[in-house]
Parts: sequence; structure tokens; C-alpha cells
Amino acid sequence: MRDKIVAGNWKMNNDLQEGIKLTSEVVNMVQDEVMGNVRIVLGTPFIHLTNVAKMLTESENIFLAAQNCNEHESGAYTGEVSASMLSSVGTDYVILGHSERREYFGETNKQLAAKVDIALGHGLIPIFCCGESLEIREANDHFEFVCQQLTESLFHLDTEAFSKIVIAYEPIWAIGTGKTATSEQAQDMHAKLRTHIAEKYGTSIADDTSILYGGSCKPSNAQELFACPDVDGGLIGGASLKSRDFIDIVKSF
Ligand SMILES: O=C(CO)COP(=O)(O)O
Repeated sequence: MRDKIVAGNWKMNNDLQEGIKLTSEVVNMVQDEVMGNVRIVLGTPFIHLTNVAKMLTESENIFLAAQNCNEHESGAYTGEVSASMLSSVGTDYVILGHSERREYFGETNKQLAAKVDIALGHGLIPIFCCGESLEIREANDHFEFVCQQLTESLFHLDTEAFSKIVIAYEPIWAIGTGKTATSEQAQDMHAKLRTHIAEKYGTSIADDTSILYGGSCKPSNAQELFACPDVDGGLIGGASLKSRDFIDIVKSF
């Protein structure tokens, strides 16, 4: 059985006080309201991790994610943060290969393969992001493009290591644009990715891999997206910055 996951990606938003306030609102809502069996993940900026980790010690179903890690173990990489540092402060997940990191920081599939390895090596669960631009979709190359992102960054893993990975499909044209993929477009891609995983690792591993959708997911469309058989949750940007919206998305399952 694969996990249902709703992960917030705060991106570069919230100072420490705002992050603490948002976290405490989420923790309280999760305590007070009835919700299904969903793993909730807070993807905070690095500087929040230590504080937020301490706030989550009592919460069994709320987990902590970083938004990136460096691919090297340690050393002279000024300004970077290592996977072992993330683990040492209680981080559970790390978002890797977000399209913003690919676009603005030049991250490549090959580099991401190294980030995935080091993250797993330090006990972090990668939330591996993939997704196509509008241009690629309009050229009808989107299935091939996204499958290749998985092949090049993940398919060197052995079965045991791959079974830990969470995938997030985020079509670039839907991120922060208010333009959500239709549930049919999301389902088609998720099914395609699951088949691609099955061809490499077998159907049992593919069936157990959580594949999240991201891109303008909000309370008004989450229910329809999460009802798709191959959509196992969401990676939420803008709507994760408001506790009520974020929790309403969690409750859309
Ligand atoms: O990039 C995203 C999550 O990683 C999606 O962002 P939005 O939900 O703001 O479109």
C-alpha cells in the first residue's frame, strides 16, 4: 500500500517567526480536526528546520522536508547544506529537482542522481520532482521527457533504494500560474510514470510508489485530483503558506 502524502513547499517564503506561527497552526488543526490517514510534510527553508523539527516531535503524521541538499558529503562548498546536516536536525524528506532549481540553478538529471544517492545515504526520503514545460507538452513530447528524468536520476538505484523514493509530477506550466493540469492530464502522466517504474522495478514496487501532483493545487481542485487512481497526494506551493488552505487540501482525500 502506498502512502498518501500532502507536502507543502514553502519555497523562499516566511521568516522564522512566520514559519513558527504557520507550523503551530498546522499542528493545532491536525490535533483538533478529523482527517484521514495522510502523511503531512512541511517543506521549509533551511533556517526553519531546527525549530520546526522540535515543534513536530509529538505529531505522528507530520514530517519535515528540506527543499534541496548538496550532492557532496562535506567540504569547501560555500553556502551549501549537506544531507548529513539535514539529518542531524531531524529532517525526514528532501525535495530534489524542483523545476525552479533546474531552471535557476542549472541542476541536471545527472547531478540529481548524485543528490538522490547522498540523501538516501543519510536516511532522507527524496521527493523527486519531474515535469515538462509548456513547449514540450505542445510538441507532445511530455511523456518521453518526464520518463527520461526518472531514468537518468533514479534508475541507477537498486530496488530497495528505489522503494524509498517519492515522486512529484509538477508540470512547469501549472506552477504558480493558477493553471492546474486537468485531473485527466494528471492521471495520464501518473499512470505513465507508474508503468515506466514497473518496467524497471516490477509492478509491486510501482504500485507502492507514491506519485504526487504539484502545480496550482488548492482546496477547490484537490478533491478531484486526489480522486484519480494514480494520484497519491500533492506537492503544494502557494496554498501551503496558509494553514487553513493547506489543511483543507489534506482533508480533500
Ligand atoms: O511548485 C510547486 C510545489 O513544489 C507548486 O507551486 P504552486 O502550488 O504555487 O503552483
